[in-house]
Amino acid sequence: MSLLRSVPIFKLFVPNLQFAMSRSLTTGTFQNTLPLNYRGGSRVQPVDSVGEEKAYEPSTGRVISTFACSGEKEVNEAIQSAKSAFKIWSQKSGMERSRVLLEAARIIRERSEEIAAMETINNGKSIFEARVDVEISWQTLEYYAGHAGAMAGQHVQLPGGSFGYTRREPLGVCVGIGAWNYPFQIACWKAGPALACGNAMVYKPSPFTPVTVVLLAEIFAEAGVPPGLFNVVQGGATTGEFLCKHPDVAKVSFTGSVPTGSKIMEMAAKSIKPVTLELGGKSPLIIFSDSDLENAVNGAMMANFLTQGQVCCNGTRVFVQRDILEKFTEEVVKKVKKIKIGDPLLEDTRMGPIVNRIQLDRVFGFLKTAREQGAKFLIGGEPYSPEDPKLKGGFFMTPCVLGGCTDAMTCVKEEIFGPVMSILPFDNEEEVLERANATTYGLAGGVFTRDIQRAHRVVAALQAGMCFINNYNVSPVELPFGGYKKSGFGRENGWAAMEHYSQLKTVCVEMGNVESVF
Ligand SMILES: NC(=O)c1ccc[n+]([C@@H]2O[C@H](COP(=O)([O-])OP(=O)(O)OC[C@H]3O[C@@H](n4cnc5c(N)ncnc54)[C@H](O)[C@@H]3O)[C@@H](O)[C@H]2O)c1
Ligand SMILES: C[N+](C)(C)CCCC=O
Repeated sequence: MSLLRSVPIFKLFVPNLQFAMSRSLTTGTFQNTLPLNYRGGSRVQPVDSVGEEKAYEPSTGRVISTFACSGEKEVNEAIQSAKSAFKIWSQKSGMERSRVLLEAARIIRERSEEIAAMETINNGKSIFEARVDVEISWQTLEYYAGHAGAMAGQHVQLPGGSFGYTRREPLGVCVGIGAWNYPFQIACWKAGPALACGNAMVYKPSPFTPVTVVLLAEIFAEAGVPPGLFNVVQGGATTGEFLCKHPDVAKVSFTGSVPTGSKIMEMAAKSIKPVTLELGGKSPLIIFSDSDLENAVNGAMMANFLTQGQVCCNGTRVFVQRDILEKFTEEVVKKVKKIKIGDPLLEDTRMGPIVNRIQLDRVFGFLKTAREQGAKFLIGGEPYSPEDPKLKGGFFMTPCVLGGCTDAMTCVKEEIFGPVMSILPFDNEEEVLERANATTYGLAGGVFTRDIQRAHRVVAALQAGMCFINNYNVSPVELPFGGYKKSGFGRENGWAAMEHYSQLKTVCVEMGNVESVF
């Protein structure tokens, strides 16, 4: 199984017609001119605002959009629009909803090059990776189209011919709040199961990446959802708070950092709204000396450098059994040296810029501390200036591998959210498990070994919601994804997400007379 397991290789390398058209989107040229809010079935300017945000093209440092952050009135309009659409959508059969989701998946496939290019321009990830994200996105909608028709309750026989049954019902208007690292994919991970269950959604992307989720809203409309079923509001914390506090919102699904997750939970608690929290991580990747070394090295690369290391489930604490430490490190450094950094819209680029200046400085801050605390810089960790003059203002850095790390170092304890791998030696299974679990996070974890019993024993002992054996960072939509401990709760993907976007009603039916005790 690979990250690209269902992407035919020719699709990734051979330009098709659509791709040829989207090639006109070259780095340094895109300027957004359209409204970025979406409500009632069309793009709209917000009716009120709480300040302004700027969205950047990280590879050039150019502002590509200045937009108003939605105010309380606009948030309310979006929620009312969702409420009206909910009345229609929730009455449709699962099969009817399924057909619309399948059509949306088809349109995403058709527009995939345009969506991927926009994601690359606004987020900075390579076009190669953005295409995979779009692939996962339409697969998500196809997968939940399948589940829409399969939503069902139970029938239970009771004494005297009476019986009971359960109905799985939608929640109502669900709010989705997303992070900036997988803007389009995160929106699909939330909208897929939400809409399949019969809910409506108001979605707020990160203010850093406001552009592609509006394309998703347009696609849903074209596919045939009732106008207002999927709405987009833009902005940061204040707009997010209006959403979380609104009395007509039935659920909040949040992807982001632990501190924000904690605030969301607090706001939702006031009106007893259920929440799904997909939060950060500092995940362990354990490499035993009996591993297939090449696979283990490739696994560590996948665990650390996708999307410039800005991935929640990254295995950034790489524990390597001492007898292969030197060889493993040497091979990793060789691979990192070969990563092609540069214009993310070019076919052979594998690493683009960090999302913005603040995040780049934050990563450098962690690296400064790592140096002060005695970590050894085996490669990278420097600002990078590509030769192309149009990329001079971009937020580039070289991917970094830190050796000589200890568990107490800040770079080993805290989520950096940048291309930084910390390598830590270990001696035996018991010791490494204790160290791997010594974190407040619990999003993911991985193990490389040829010993099948050890592999299962290790993942059973890992305190993490998403575990990988002999691979890392593959994310088939069929498998539930989410965290333990401070990495959150609730699940995205798999059938599990359907349960988080629906509620169970029990109906008890009497077939005889009422036997009153009074
Ligand atoms: N577990 C996962 O699936 C997953 C996926 C991607 C990212 N993440 C995590 O997200 C973090 C990076 O993303 P980020 O910097 O966008 O996180 P963030 O917490 O700063 O912001 C996430 C979202 O929350 C909004 N927000 C901020 N304050 C809010 C408030 N008070 N009320 C309501 N909404 C508010 C932001 O505008 C944004 O849309 C990392 O910690 C990463 O690990 C987790
Ligand atoms: C698709 N990945 C690589 C598993 C990332 C999931 C979203 C986390 O940031």
